[in-house]
Amino acid sequence: MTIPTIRIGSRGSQLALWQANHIAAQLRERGHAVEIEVIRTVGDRMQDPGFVAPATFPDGTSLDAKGIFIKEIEDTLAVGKIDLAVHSLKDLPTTLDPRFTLAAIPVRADARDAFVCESYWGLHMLPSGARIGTTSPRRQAMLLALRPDLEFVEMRGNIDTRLRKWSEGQADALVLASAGLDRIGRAENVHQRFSIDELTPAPGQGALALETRCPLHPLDTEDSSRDPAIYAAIRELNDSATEYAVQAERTVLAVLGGGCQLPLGAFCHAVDDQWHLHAMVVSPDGEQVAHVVQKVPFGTPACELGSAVASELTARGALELLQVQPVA
Ligand SMILES: NCc1[nH]cc(CCC(=O)O)c1CC(=O)O
Repeated sequence: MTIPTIRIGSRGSQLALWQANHIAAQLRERGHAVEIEVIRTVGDRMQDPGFVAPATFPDGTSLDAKGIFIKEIEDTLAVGKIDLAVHSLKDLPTTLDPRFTLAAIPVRADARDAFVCESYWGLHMLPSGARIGTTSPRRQAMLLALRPDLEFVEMRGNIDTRLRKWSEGQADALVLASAGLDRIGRAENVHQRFSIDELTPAPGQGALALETRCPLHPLDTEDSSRDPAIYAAIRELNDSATEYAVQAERTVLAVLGGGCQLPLGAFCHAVDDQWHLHAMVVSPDGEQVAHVVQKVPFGTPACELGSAVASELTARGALELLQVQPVA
């Protein structure tokens, strides 16, 4: 079946464009015509010098309610200027606006976090008090659990911006997602990839989410087959094992009630004929750790596995660990 040109919306960062082009190439291989439209989000504008983020979007939606990299892209999708949004799954909130759907979760790249450092080839080699460039509460808490002497420096911006700040000496080392570094061709900067139980990745890390309009709420156009046809074309890029894994991981996050500011890691993968879901919550000072690994046979629903792991974490005091004590 030939369908109209699929218009992909993407942020303008090097990583986002790599991801959009990667999906465009796979759709073109399947015979579809594809265009990429660059959309600027408030998350991108926050990186401009002097930009002060507003408390809400112009339509009143709070910045926390929607991912800061998501809102303008979904607005463009809703009005039909684009047909597909390519996101890093870990940047997507766990609840999706019912007008949209995740039509496909393609096969996942390396989910692990990576250690970027020139002078020392592993975290354990760093001198006492070394400065790590990361603003992620999850990475900070898990790193402190491994090395309580570490210090952190604010490090925001795209991966390329962070690598530049690090090479200028603003931090001794960086911790970033392997998938991002591999995709933008900076794997040579990676000296160590953390094991899953050392630095458990963020739910969905390394996976892409292909978001389309929900076929139940198609655009009101003359051609009523357009949206269902596009949905079907995108759905072909789905990888069912990745889809299962990220659903289990995101269920843990949803049940514990968190977004990307939660010091929670979750990673699910298939081993022989079982799913293994690893999850870890660490107190912000790194002193207390709740760690769960649950194994279930294939066929167990992903949300059942995710809920069971969330209950187990709760039983081990995860919710108490998450109560951030204000520092005087
Ligand atoms: N939070 C920003 C972000 N969103 C997705 C990635 C990398 C790609 C991925 O994890 O899928 C990154 C950078 C990072 O965490 O180092």
